[in-house]
Amino acid sequence: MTILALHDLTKSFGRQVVLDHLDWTVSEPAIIALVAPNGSGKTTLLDIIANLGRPDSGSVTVLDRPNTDQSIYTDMTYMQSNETLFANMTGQDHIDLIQRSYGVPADRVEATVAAFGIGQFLTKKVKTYSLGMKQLLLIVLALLPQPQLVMLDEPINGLDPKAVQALRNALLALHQAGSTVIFSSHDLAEVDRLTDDVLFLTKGRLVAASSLAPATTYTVVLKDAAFLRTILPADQVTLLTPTKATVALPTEAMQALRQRLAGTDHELLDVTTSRQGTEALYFQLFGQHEIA
Ligand SMILES: Nc1ncnc2c1ncn2[C@@H]1O[C@H](COP(=O)(O)OP(=O)(O)OP(=O)(O)O)[C@@H](O)[C@H]1O
Repeated sequence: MTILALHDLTKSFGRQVVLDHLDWTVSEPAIIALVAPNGSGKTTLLDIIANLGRPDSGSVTVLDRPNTDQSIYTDMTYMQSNETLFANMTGQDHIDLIQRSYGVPADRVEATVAAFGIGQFLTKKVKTYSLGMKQLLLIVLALLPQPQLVMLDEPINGLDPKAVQALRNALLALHQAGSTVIFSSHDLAEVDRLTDDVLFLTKGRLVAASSLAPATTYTVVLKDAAFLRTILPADQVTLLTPTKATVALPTEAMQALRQRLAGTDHELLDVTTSRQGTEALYFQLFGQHEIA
């Protein structure tokens, strides 16, 4: 089954091109983070996938159906901004609505409400909620139906560390049960905790973080770490201590380096790998202070 297929999507607002012949396919359940600077089009893209916004051209398939087919909402939920909540209704009213519409079992409602610790304010009207309380309610509403595809627009915004942990656990559990999660976020440390599957929206197209990081960062230990600077380009070597450095190299080049130094005074005594973090890739792609 194709979970999501985006084909040749374009969208402009006036002269601003937000989506530019964008193609993407998701065919395996995954937790996917959508990352880009403010105003790049993340919400526009999620809205279009959910058929709440129209592309200028192109098509979207959700769970093997065109997204114009209303039946996709049985299997897909979308957490938008808190403006979608009803100010004069209580949290419980919102939950009842979702429970009835999706036939959510009572024990799942109870467990989800408990996991996110929102029980104590459900009897209050939403207009009295703080930003974090609204976020928690929105998250619970999106996750309750246990959809095959859930899209969350900036779910981490305004959450305290305990709530972030509850969200992380809930998303991992959903994924383990076979669902796909797509969420946008500016919290790149949290993104790295949740998933390796990061998509950058840049110049109207999606680029996988994995395609940007052909080099792996290795931490190496040797007698004289500065020696590495004499045999490798300077920008590939960062000295950490006199005997420790990080080296960014493709895997084969690292193997060749190890062989070359084996048995010499500069033998690599220890080598550990670490993948390049999303923040480093973000700055590589978008530079500093750039607004798309
Ligand atoms: N209805 C609209 N009319 C005109 N311009 C719009 C409209 N909706 C979005 N835009 C513009 O499209 C661009 C993308 O907006 P969008 O909200 O999708 O970005 P985003 O990546 O979600 O941003 P953020 O991270 O700040 O939430 C912005 O420049 C925004 O001003």
